[in-house]
Amino acid sequence: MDLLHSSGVELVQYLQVNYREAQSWFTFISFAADLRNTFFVFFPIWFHLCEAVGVKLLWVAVIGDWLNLIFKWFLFGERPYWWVHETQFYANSSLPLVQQFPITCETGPGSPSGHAMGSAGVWYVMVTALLTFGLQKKQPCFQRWCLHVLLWTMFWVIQACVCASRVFLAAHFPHQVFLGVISDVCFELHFILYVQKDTKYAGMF
Ligand SMILES: O=P(O)(O)OC[C@H]1O[C@@H](O)[C@H](O)[C@@H](O)[C@@H]1O
Repeated sequence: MDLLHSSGVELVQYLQVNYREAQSWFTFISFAADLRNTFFVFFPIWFHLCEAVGVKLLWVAVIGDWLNLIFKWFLFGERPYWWVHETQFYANSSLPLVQQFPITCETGPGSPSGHAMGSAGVWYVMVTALLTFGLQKKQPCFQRWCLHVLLWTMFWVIQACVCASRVFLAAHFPHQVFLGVISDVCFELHFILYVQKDTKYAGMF
């Protein structure tokens, strides 16, 4: 685990040294990816545009945050900024210099990342909703393909920015943000394949 953590710290340092000028961008991304913005911004907008999507967003945010908490209780997970100061791994060498930012120090465990998990879930719902609205039956195949490529590229670019932001801020190790995105995509697929189709939950989502 120490090796995984130390290689994660190297990536944190690489980002902090080489992308220092992007600090405000990374801070903004972490601020924007906080689930509070789903409740205060995305939910009201989508509820106004399409009630069903608004309600789905709310469910995904609430269940996603709850799942993240449960995962964190089981997996726990260090956070890079604290780990470099507490580990014995660097006992015989100098401590790597990891910069702290105003939003670096989160109080909970680190694995998996709540920001990565939350933004994956929320953007998954919004992208699939935009696809449903954007795709009409008589549209040429090429246009449909372009819309798919455009929206899914946007989805993965946003996820990459959120992951890079959490690592840059030294709030997470790379494997924690990766786990956050992957676990939420699995949850979404399970939700779509099983929960949503189950008649027991008809009318809830
Ligand atoms: O695990 P991370 O990325 O530091 O995020 C933790 C926080 O992420 C936020 O999005 C949630 O609303 C919080 O409940 C949670 O504590």
